[in-house]
Parts: sequence; C-alpha cells; structure tokens
Amino acid sequence: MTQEQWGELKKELLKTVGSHNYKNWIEPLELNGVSDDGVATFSVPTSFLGNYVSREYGDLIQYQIRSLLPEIRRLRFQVAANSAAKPKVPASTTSQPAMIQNDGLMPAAPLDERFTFDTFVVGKPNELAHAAAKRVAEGGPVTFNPLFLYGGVGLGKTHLMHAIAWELQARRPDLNVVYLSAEQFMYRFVQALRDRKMMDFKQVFRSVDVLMVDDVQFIAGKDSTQEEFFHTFNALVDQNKQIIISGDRAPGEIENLENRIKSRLQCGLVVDLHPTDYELRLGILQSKVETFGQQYPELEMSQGVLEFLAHRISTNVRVLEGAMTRLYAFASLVKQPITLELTQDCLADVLRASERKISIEEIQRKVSDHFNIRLSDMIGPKRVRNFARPRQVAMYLCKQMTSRSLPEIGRCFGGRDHTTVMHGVKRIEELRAQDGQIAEDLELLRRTLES
Ligand SMILES: Nc1ncnc2c1ncn2[C@@H]1O[C@H](COP(=O)(O)OP(=O)(O)OP(=O)(O)O)[C@@H](O)[C@H]1O
Repeated sequence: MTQEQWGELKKELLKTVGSHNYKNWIEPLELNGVSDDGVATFSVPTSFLGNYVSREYGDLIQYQIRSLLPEIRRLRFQVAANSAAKPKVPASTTSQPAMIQNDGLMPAAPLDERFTFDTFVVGKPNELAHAAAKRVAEGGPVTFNPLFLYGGVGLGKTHLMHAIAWELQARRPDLNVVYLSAEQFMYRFVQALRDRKMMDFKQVFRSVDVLMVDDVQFIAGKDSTQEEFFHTFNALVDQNKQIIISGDRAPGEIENLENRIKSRLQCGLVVDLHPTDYELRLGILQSKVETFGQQYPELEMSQGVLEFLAHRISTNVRVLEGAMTRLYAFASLVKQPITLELTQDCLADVLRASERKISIEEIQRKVSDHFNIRLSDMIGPKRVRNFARPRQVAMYLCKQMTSRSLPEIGRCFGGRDHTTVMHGVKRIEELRAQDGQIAEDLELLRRTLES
C-alpha cells in the first residue's frame, strides 16, 4: 500500500467515522509499510491509542483496506520508537502489549484490563446488574438466557461485560468465551460474505460457549446482520450456551429491531443500570483516587474536591473519569495542589455542561429553614453565632452546589466581600472534618436540595 493509497483510504474513513473521531484516532496513524505476508503496520504515538484503534476501528480499517487491497490480511499497530511527549494515562491502560494484532479470523475483541469486578464500584443504581453479572460469571449451569444488560451512555455496561469475560476465563479456562461489539459482529459477517466464508463464520460463532455482544442496538435496521444474529442466537440457545447482550435501552424499545429478536432478547433476564446517584459517583471517584495516586504520588486529593465533583458531574461515569484525568494532568503540569479553585478553573466547561439548576436563593431558604432562623437574619449583618454559622453553611453549599463565583455569592449574602465567603467556606470545610453534627447537617441539606 502506498502513502497515496493510505491517504485516499483515510478520506473514506473520515466520511465513516466523522471528523471528531477521525482527528482523535485515525489521523495519528502513520503507515510504516506492508510486509510480504500481508501485514500492514502503522505507527501510533501511544500503546493506549493503538489498543483503542485496534479495538474500536480495527475491523473498519481492515474492511476499507481490503476493498482496495485484498492481499492485506492483518493490521499491526506499533508504538513509534521516537514517540515524544506521550500523554500520561493511568498505569493500568498501558499494561497491555505495545503491539496489537487484528486477525480477521478471530471472533473475539480484546478485553480491557481495567474492566474487572474488582474495579467495578457497586451502589444502589447498579446492584442488580452487578449481581446478575456475577452469577453468570460463575460459569455454572445456565439459568437465564440471555442476560440482557441495558442502560444509558457510560454507566458501565461494557465494564460489566468485560468483567464477566475476565472472570469466566479465570474460572473456566475450558470455555470458549467470545466478547465483541454488535458493530464488530456486523463487520465480520460482511467480511465473511465478501470472502465467501459464510460457512466458516457460522462454524466459528456456533462453536462458542459464551457469546457476549455489546451495544446490540447497532444492528437495528441492518436486515441481513439481524437475520444472521438471530440464527446465531438460536443455535447457541438450543445448545444451552450462555449469551450476554447489552443495549442502550430495553429490548422492546429498540427501534427497527425485528420483533422476533426483541422477544428472544426478553426471554432471559433483563436488568438495567440506573443513572448514578451521588453515593455511587463518590465511591467511583474514591476508587479512582487510588489509581491516580500511583501515577501522581505528588498530588493529594481532598474529600471536599471529590464531593464537589460527585455533586456537580452527574451525567455519566465516563465524564467523571475524564474530569479526574484532566484534573490530575493539569495540576501536575502547573505544579499546583488540587484545590476547589483549581478544579473549577480546570473543569469550567465540563461543569457548565452538567450544571444543576440549584440557585443561591434556594440554598439560603433551605438552610434558614433547617436551622430555624429567619432568612433575613441569615443574609443580614448580625454576627452572632446563631446566624453566622448557618450563613457559613449556606455559603459553603453555594460554593459546592452552584457555579457562582465567590464575589457573586458574597453579593447575595447582603453584599459581603468575597474574602468573607472564602473564610466561611474554609471554616465549614474544617468543621466538617471535626464536628459530626455539622457533617450530618450538610449531608441532610445536600440531599434535600438535590431531591
Ligand atoms: N460502577 C462503576 N465502577 C467503576 N467504573 C465504572 C462504573 N461504571 C462505569 N465505570 C467506568 O465508566 C466508563 C464507561 O463505562 P462503560 O464503557 O462500561 O459504559 P457503557 O455503559 O458501556 O457506555 P456506552 O453506552 O457508551 O457503551 C468506563 O471507564 C468504566 O470503567
């Protein structure tokens, strides 16, 4: 393959994956050459990028290349020897080999080493899904088939599926466990059709013991892929082989999915991952601190910042993780401790995007009710402790739960200076650690405000 041909293929890939994905994942690939035995090698700046591209786009790239150059049978992503300024990524993501091969005949996609049961934090919103996944991962007799996991973006479906696969591989190495995305299933199917290898395809998929297909909604509307999926599914269920499927919604709600497939998917156990709650987000953040702590031993993370993030970023876990990665990298680059101020600066856009609509007035009202004082006394000039403490609590909550600046908060508290607000926030942070009553008051208020 010449550089010109690769240039042309990249243009095709741009159309397929969109400019954002293209810029992040395809553009950094540099064609090194093609060996006599049909292996195309690409340089990648980091093993993380290589792993990701292989997993998410390997099939697509191979598919495009082979439409032009059928002699190319495999792709290889190799970390460039002189790759400078590698971005830091959590240690565990780099523990995969630097060279990844994508063999067209292998049905399984690689598993992410980070996605295990040990690293999956369990809370109310995901406990049922976790319990079901654990049960299937024991590899005992098949009780519910299929297990269908569904939930919104970034809530841990893929993580749980990989965790099942890892655990099954460890407990039952005799089983042939295959995990792949529905998109990969489709590419493999299309490839088999084109290469006239449908019999091989059927044989490979019917010989697995546990089949896991992620993001099944992808095959909705793709008629022949659905048809083949249906046959594969039936053949495995008939042999009493375990199937685990994930989707972004319940089977009955996936549009353009054939009714017969919907009803098959509903036959087993259907469990959903609910949106995260505050406690789960905090738990996930705390577990991430351990990982990041190994990578950035010089940086300390305070409970206050974690709580702030858990309050303010409620979209999904992926966004939460991205925020942590950015925060650590930023603090390490500017060589500053991770404070609330730094967090707000560094993550301003993320925070704005997931802004909750809690107003300063609402907080003031709730706090004055809670402490049984008049709103006017809390905002007014009186400095007696009965009013000063609730005022500081309210200032603290305003800082934690809104994106308003210290001067703005000060103005809403009878025109106080921003240094007064800063002092109040600090004081409550200290008291929170020493005084159980204050900690309890804060927790109660936060819950009431969030409900
Ligand atoms: N309960 C959890 N504990 C620890 N990490 C989690 C948890 N839930 C999600 N994550 C992390 O959040 C990120 C996104 O999760 P994952 O990729 O599994 O989401 P998903 O539900 O498959 O999303 P999508 O619909 O986009 O495919 C992953 O890095 C995963 O490890």
